[in-house]
Amino acid sequence: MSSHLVDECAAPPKNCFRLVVLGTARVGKTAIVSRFLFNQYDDQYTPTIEDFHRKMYRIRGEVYRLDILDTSGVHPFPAMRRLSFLTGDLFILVYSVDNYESYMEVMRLREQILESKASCKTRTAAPPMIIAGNKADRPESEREVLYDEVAKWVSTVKKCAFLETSAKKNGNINELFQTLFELAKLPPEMSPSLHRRVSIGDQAWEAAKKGISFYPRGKQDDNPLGVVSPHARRPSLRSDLIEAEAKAEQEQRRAEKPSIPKISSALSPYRSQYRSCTWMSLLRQAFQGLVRPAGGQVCRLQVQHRCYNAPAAGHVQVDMNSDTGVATVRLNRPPVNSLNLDVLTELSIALEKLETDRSCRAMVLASAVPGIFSAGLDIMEMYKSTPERCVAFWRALQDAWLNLYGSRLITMAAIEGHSPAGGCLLAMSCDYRVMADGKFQIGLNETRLGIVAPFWFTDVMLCTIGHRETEKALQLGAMYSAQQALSIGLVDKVVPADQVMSTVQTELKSWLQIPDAARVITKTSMRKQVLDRLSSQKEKDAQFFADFILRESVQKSLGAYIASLQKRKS
Ligand SMILES: CCCCCCCCCCCCC/C=C/C(=O)SCCNC(=O)CCNC(=O)[C@H](O)C(C)(C)COP(=O)(O)OP(=O)(O)OC[C@H]1O[C@@H](n2cnc3c(N)ncnc32)[C@H](O)[C@@H]1OP(=O)(O)O
Repeated sequence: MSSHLVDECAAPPKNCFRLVVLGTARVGKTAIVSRFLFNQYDDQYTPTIEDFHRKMYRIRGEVYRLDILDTSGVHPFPAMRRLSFLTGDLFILVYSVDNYESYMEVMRLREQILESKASCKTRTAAPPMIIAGNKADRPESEREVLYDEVAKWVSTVKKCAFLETSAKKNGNINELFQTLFELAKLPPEMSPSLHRRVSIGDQAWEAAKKGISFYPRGKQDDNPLGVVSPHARRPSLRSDLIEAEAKAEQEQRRAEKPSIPKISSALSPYRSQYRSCTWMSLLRQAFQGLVRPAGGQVCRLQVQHRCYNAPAAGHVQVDMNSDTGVATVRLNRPPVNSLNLDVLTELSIALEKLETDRSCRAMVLASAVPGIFSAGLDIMEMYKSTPERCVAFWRALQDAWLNLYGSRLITMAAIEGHSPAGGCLLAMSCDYRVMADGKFQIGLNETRLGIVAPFWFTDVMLCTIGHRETEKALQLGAMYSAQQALSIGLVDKVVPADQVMSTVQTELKSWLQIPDAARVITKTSMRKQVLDRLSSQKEKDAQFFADFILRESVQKSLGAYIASLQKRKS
């Protein structure tokens, strides 16, 4: 039976919750989830990238839905991680009693969740959380984290509980969930021991779905049921938004006071603040903490993004060919694909998703806008902005670049149009570049705008065309034709515009013949130093950018440059 039938008895928004399980690798997050859902334990360790599960309940005549996000213990996917903080209603933070560092990570995670929730001004400032000290079955001699130390810390923090657990021995797993559900004021029957686990097709569940009594008269309501949806898939951004709206409306009606505005009306006043503002961009900005709901009131946003066939096509289109393992990622922000916070966040998430898709081996970065690859960073993000927005924007750029430059995939840029500054950075960060011959230009032109290419832009250019050419290119802010770019090694091939894509596909064939592992190790070792240089100072770099770009003299130069762009047009 398919999962959509499970959803036939859809839970009302007020009864839908998302539980996010976080912690470092190998602490037993997946084992806890597996115990909870299936009462199973698997001794084999398989690293999780991100798993999504759904459990439906019928409790006292009402339907409830619990979505569970089992996250990755390693964090090469910062955008996905931030989304998990934002979308979670309740959290389990797992450490292992034999690993002190994993406990430290739990403390950091709690701070990051609170920071993320606070920046979004969501309804729950401190969401319910439980700390699980897992692997409590380990011998005392191996213990690195003392129970009393954690208990003392947890007693000082709000809306947080603590238990030691053993997923292996099924120790305290039921209690873990029961305590969390109590803390979150959810029905206690949602915990494993307080409902009957049934499967899809079970007569009791089918009867419950139809709202008829399977049991002798009056008995059904006394028998809570829980069923795991076998093919649950992460909801799209759009369905999350619709659900969040419905939930907010429902709560407003229930509370019988106008405390929770409809999300659309809460955010409407902010639409005028941004050019080409879509719901997606409003959500992104809310996600980054830059949109405040109306009238000081609060509303909850749940943001989710599915990059494949997402119904709400955004500024980044992903087309995955599962026969070849090649994904085509197209920037789609007319008129010139300038990279704003919105586009960069979407690009990051798309890249992270492809990175985790084991069937994907290569990615072609291209444009859906004719005549343009990308006009680089959106100058309007840097002009007359605020320090907070600048920092958020820069972080999004850093994440997108780290994902692209550090990608395990074969990455090829199909440059079918102009590619200045940030556009050139994206192209240079790929493994191979094919550019259309003709009038199009490519290069890092920052000095012409009165700004300076950041050190990591410079590093990538150095790695691409060498020291001497980079020195000249950067000082002059040089823009090159395709032929000039070819002559200095900035692009690898120049072909007529209508042959760029086919040339990329032909080139890919030879790259795809190389065994992935050997190629990835080679690529990683060659790019590691450059990646590490930024990774080790991301926050400092973001702050430096904000301070620099908001200087009066820099703002003046940017203003003049914007005017010159407009003048050139007229
Ligand atoms: C002590 C110091 C230590 C160092 C400190 C370092 C700290 C860090 C410093 C900051 C570093 C920042 C790095 C910046 C990177 C960038 O990417 S900056 C952006 C650079 N980009 C450009 O300069 C491109 C400008 N655009 C063009 O040249 C042309 O538009 C084009 C791409 C060649 C396309 O031409 P055409 O098709 O003719 O379109 P236009 O008519 O020119 O443009 C259409 C509209 O789009 C607007 N626009 C163009 N580019 C941008 C952009 N990048 N951002 C926002 N908007 C853009 C253009 O103005 C037109 O708008 P309208 O007039 O409203 O239609």
